[in-house]
Amino acid sequence: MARVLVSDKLSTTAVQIFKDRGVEVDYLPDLGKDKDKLLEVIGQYDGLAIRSATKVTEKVIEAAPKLKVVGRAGIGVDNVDIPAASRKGIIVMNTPFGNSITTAEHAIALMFAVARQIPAADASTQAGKWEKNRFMGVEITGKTLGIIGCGNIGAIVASRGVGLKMRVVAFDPFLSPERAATLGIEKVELEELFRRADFITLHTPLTDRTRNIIDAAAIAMMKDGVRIINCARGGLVAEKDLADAIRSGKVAGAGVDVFETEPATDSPLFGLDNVVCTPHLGASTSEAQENVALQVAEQMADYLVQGAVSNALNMPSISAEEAPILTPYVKLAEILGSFAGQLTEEPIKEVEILFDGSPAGMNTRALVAAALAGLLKPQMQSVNMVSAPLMAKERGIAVSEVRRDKTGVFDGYVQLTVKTEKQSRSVAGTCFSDGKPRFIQIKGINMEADVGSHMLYTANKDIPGVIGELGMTFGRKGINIANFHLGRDHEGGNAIALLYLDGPLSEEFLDEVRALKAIGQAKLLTFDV
Ligand SMILES: NC(=O)c1ccc[n+]([C@@H]2O[C@H](COP(=O)([O-])OP(=O)(O)OC[C@H]3O[C@@H](n4cnc5c(N)ncnc54)[C@H](O)[C@@H]3O)[C@@H](O)[C@H]2O)c1
Ligand SMILES: O=C(O)[C@H](O)COP(=O)(O)O
Repeated sequence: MARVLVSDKLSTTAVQIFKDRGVEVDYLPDLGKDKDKLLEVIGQYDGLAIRSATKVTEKVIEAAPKLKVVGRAGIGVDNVDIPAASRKGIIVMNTPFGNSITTAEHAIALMFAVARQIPAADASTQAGKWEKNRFMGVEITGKTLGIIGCGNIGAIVASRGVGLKMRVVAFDPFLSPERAATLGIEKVELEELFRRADFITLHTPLTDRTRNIIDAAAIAMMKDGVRIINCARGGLVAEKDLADAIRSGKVAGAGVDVFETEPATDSPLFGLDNVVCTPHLGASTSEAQENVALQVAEQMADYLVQGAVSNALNMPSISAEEAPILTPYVKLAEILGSFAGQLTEEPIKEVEILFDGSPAGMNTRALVAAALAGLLKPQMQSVNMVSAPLMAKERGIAVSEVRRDKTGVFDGYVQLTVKTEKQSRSVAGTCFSDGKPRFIQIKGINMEADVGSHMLYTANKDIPGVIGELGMTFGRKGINIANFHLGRDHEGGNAIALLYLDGPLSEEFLDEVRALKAIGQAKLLTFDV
């Protein structure tokens, strides 16, 4: 039974879902904050469900040999070392929509709080001061709202802004003009946004390109009296520069939910007039927490129990409905990769995967990942569909895929071509209606062969006596050949044989086979079937 650790505070709905789906679960919501304890226990788990408090570092991943999936109940995955997870074949998934509305609403709430100084006015009023003249606010109607990052959350903020009669401009390199038009907003360059906006709100992930996107130089371009809201990630705004600008009056106020260091027990922004701070509460509504807990538990259980993948950041999605249709072709792709990988002894430069007929309409990214996993496995035992594309990239292997309509007699087939400095080798296969993979072509030679756990591949000249010689050699040693498949390119040309065996062969016996006059190459292949 798969075992999952929940190491951050999640709705207990998640715990129930794991149990209902037959996954053992340990709910230890404070464990994520205790790095040493996490390192101590993580080795026991197949899955780890987290929010933002647990840091899934390379060290944690190294300490987790059984770990297959990290599920982030939320959006940002900057607390997970995704390359390290990918290298170990661990899927990292998030819940990209469950808390978007809630977070957009928090940004709007902070915008109002800053525009009308609500927290300070509340504190003053409750202190019995009645400072009616101190808290002069600004209207937001008719003001320009500048949105940096117009993805899921940014777009919701945009529509709320439009509803509040604001003029909305957005900077996002990936925002299409059509989408901007649909949202009723204007797509602008960053500097223009800085120049025009009365309120600026950030909704990008934290990346090398977005880090400190608002710093002293950016603030200098802004309108005097601008107000800035950050509900995305600490690190997007240089806190010290913002604090200086608030002190100088250049920036009239800021709403800050996220900090460079969290938990933020100290910040240059603390104690300044008209800075409204919240402790990373963007996603903290009961609705959003139910959504993300339910979603993450379902996604993780789907993967651990059924092999279905959704919302993974390092692996193509495979839906629960798609999994049974795709699975035979995933197996086929892996076997073709494995065939080529076992026969290739020099560095691979290029891999081309051709999908003909039915597999061309499937999730070919998953099939490519499976083929690469099979191909790399002879060199790297731990490689899987998650890590294989990254491993291939790191090894400089160029991967391409071609999809085409059915061309031959098979309903569909997959052909893998592997190129090295010296040669190009291709192998093709299909899946019959029984779901079992079959080889249908090797090195351009047609043949039809079942796939067995142990197979002997031989390349020879198409001359009389080869079958006899091979058969006699096996017979003399009392080794049974379960099935014998042959193919040749033309009469008297190149021929190949695939022998389906009941078990492995000794190196000594293989040397005997290789010594046969008719045999050019003999290699024992093993397949995970
Ligand atoms: N405060 C919270 O509790 C809270 C809650 C949820 C999400 N978040 C954070 O909000 C952020 C946005 O979430 P989302 O769901 O909208 O993500 P998203 O992926 O849907 O949108 C992000 C957008 O940023 C854009 N972008 C990327 N690089 C950019 C750049 N250099 N300049 C401008 N735009 C750029 C992308 O094109 C994309 O449209 C994430 O960082 C997430 O972690 C915070
Ligand atoms: O990226 C997110 O989803 C938010 O930052 C929420 O983080 P949290 O789950 O720790 O509240």
